[in-house]
Amino acid sequence: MGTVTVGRGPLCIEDVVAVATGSRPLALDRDPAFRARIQAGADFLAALLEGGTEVYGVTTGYGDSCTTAVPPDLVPELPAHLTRYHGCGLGRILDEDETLAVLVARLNSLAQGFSGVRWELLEALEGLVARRVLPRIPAEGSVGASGDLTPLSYVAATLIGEREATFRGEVRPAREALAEAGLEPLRLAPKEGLAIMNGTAVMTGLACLAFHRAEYLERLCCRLTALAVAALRGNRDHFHPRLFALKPHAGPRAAAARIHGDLGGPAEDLAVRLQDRYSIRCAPHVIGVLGDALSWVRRDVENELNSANDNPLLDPVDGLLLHGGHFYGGHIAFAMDGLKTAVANLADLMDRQLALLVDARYNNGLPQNLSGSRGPRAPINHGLKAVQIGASAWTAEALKLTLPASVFSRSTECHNQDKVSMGTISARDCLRVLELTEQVAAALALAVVQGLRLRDRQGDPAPGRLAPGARAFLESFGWLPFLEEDLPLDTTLRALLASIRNHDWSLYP
Ligand SMILES: N[C@@H](Cc1ccc(O)cc1)C(=O)O
Repeated sequence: MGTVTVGRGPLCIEDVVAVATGSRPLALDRDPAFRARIQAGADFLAALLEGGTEVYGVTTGYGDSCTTAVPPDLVPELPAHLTRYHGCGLGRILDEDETLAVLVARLNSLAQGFSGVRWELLEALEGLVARRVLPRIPAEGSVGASGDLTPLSYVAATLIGEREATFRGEVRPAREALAEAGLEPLRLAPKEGLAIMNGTAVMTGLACLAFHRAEYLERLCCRLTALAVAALRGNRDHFHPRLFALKPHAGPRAAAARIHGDLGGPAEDLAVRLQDRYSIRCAPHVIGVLGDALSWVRRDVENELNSANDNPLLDPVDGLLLHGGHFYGGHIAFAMDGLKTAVANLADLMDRQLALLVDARYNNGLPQNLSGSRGPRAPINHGLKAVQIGASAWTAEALKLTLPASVFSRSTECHNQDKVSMGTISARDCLRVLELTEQVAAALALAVVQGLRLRDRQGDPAPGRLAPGARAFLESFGWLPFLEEDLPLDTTLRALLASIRNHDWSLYP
């Protein structure tokens, strides 16, 4: 688990996440052969220009303006113009993890060696990551095909010492931040503005972070479901391995096995109903869709991550200059649209489980709203009533965001970009859906813990039957207040959310 090395082979999602979250450093491969391969690309481009070859975005204007020739004396000025007229991003500024993920994704794409950039440019990007000079990248303004031109223009701007960067927690003029970090501003070589900006790094970096969160949530949802089953005195047999052997989807099988294992002990004497409601009985089928989606989402995100995705590309070995559309982020768009839908279904599932738990008509003997108050004070206490309302609101918001972004292609830029991916919007939606779903999970955690404590108080055997992993998980919530007298729960929910975001529990082998 040492340094993440760029240039030695393909990166995986976990490499990007580790650098983004600061758990592993990043470095370029210092093998001279790698450096020579990068330099060969830059030399090949220089030779083409010397020979008078027309190269899009180097000797021509950008996009639809590719028919405008740029006279040789203005060619050196062109890249800075690209970075400047794209300085029109709006919306929130990407956070530190997101910015680092974007930088890693861009660096890894350029390190494929087909973008015609100099070694110095790779080193400059490496320097931003290593010294944490973080471009302030606005989240909005990319159509996701021409890559992420506008947000990535903020990376280019920092590299040339323009606009603002965050350094040591402060927003600073980029030039000052570079100087303090001991880095030099770059003067971009003819194709380098395009190489930095004309690619899919924003959506891909965000997709890596989204994948990592979704993967954890899939496991957490299994464990919370197991505890919900125990608290509801549900039927463990719904998760029987023999039942799941009859349907070959791997995701539901894995989810059912985890839930079944967590519940331990024999079922028959605990189950109140022959068949539980669907949010319990079909939980593996809902969670398993996400589980199965993760494998193809990983494939597509990692393929994008390890691709040369700008335009034009060049192959110095075979002497080819290739004009194309590899900045088109269709795979990320579809992956993130799919992932956000599968994740939002978990929000819905957990919200429904919570609805069963707080309702004395469906919770098989627990008090209304899971309130622990008894006797004369019971009429004024409302337990988890408002938390459940909140979970319904978070769920509705998550479900609303599942409208696919990828189907909203607009013809833009004088009809040069007349079909685009909107993948960056999909990835941003997916992160927001994850946040909302994590909030629902926090609410459900509160409810299952309260429910199981109430069962304990009733002298019920269900909590005692939990297998060791599930029991240890339950015990980790010892700090949660037992809800007897009403109290604000926002701080508690935020703390639970932080634990979910930190992946505090190691869930299943
Ligand atoms: N992505 C476009 C390039 C482009 C660059 C900047 C723009 O403003 C517009 C388009 C292409 O390669 O064809």
